[in-house]
Amino acid sequence: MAAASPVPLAIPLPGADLLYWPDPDPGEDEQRLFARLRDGIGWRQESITLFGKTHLQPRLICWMGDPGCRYRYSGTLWDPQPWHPLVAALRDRIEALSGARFNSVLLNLYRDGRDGMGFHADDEPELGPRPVIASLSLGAERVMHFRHRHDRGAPTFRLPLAGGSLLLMRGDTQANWKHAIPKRGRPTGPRINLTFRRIRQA
Ligand SMILES: O=C(O)CCC(=O)C(=O)O
Ligand SMILES: [Fe+2]
Repeated sequence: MAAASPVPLAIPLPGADLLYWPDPDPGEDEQRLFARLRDGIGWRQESITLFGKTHLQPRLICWMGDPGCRYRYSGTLWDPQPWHPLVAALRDRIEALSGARFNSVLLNLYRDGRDGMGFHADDEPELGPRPVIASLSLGAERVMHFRHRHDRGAPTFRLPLAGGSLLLMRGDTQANWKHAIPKRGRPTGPRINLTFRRIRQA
């Protein structure tokens, strides 16, 4: 994989460990890949309860992975969808590129700029300490914001995630930083993001 850019960029964010491949070559044309995932995945819009009020999440998602890789969300344990062959092929390529192993993936579809994801860290106990998360972005570019969890004075760090790019988050990234995909006002096309993870199974 990645004949186009075998060497990732190290993103200089103190207390984080971020590697970024602008163009890791997902094995097929990005627009075609985007369309196949948009049309071939069983997307669902879930609700979330915040401060006692239930809202629809501002994005569509699909949880996919090995049998038994359950995912806790909003108090519910979700069983994974079986691997879509296209997603399994992407996983294999990203494993080869990153040297990490993944048994599950959260797919997010941001339909336009009104969809987003609030600040959070991917630090669920089932991911274990210092998790490795590989995040592949397709379609419209969106900006990931990083906010320090302990140092309130640290400025927000903004990392544009180009269509076709891969971001690897490792080490203490989740322990020290929260990340978000803010909504945005200007016209924005759809984007699909796949975050590959390794769940520690009971
Ligand atoms: O869409 C993105 O780039 C981020 C997704 C994310 O943070 C997550 O799924 O945990
Ligand atoms: Fe995340």
